[in-house]
Amino acid sequence: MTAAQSLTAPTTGRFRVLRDRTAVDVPAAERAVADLLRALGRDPEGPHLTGTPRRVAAAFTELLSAPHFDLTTFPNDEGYDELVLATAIPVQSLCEHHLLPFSGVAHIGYLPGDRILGLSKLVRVLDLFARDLQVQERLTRQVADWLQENLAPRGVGVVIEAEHLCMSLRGVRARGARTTTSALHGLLRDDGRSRQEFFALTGIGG
Ligand SMILES: Nc1nc2c(ncn2[C@@H]2O[C@H](COP(=O)(O)OP(=O)(O)OP(=O)(O)O)[C@@H](O)[C@H]2O)c(=O)[nH]1
Ligand SMILES: [Zn+2]
Repeated sequence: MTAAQSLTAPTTGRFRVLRDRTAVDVPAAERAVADLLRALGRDPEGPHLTGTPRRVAAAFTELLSAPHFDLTTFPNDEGYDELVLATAIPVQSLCEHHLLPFSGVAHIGYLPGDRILGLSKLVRVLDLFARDLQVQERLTRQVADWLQENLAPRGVGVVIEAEHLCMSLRGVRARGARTTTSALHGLLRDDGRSRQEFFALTGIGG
């Protein structure tokens, strides 16, 4: 069986990924946004702001709601044992300190063991944890830990490079400054050659 066939045919190893997340109380969020506008000296009932509490509550609900998905894995019939790496995956999340976005790219790779993963699932796993109030370090680690636990590969590496609006639009106003974080497991952490290859291919070193 070719790799392409093995990616389209078997559906074994499919399970539904659910995220335990406290439901957003939308009416309470709308009231809170109206209160915030009032506290900021604005009139939420005025002609320009009447829809704003509803829109802001809806926007935060969307940004914080993790999508459910089916995690599809396939037997590694080919015995593929080199790095699988998806680079420059767009990522956006919300900083838990200021509730402002941070965004950039993620590079996610793994060294397959007995199973391989549908490539889009790397993006879905990232999204699962990014739709939360986050710090970049935790987001990076959660994606790496999740892949290690659910796919049991021989190694996992996650790098995120992001710009934080709380650091570029306000405060120190370091516009364009990017923060890089990484989390590694297994051979990508412990084997020098694999680690070096991973960082070289992500373009951040090696
Ligand atoms: N480690 C880490 N820090 C973050 C992240 N996002 C924002 N921060 C930082 O969180 C810190 C919060 O610091 P505080 O001093 O409590 O907040 P602040 O007075 O608004 O800080 P300034 O941004 O320096 O004005 C700031 O230094 C932010 O740059 C992140 O993902 N990881
Ligand atoms: Zn922040």
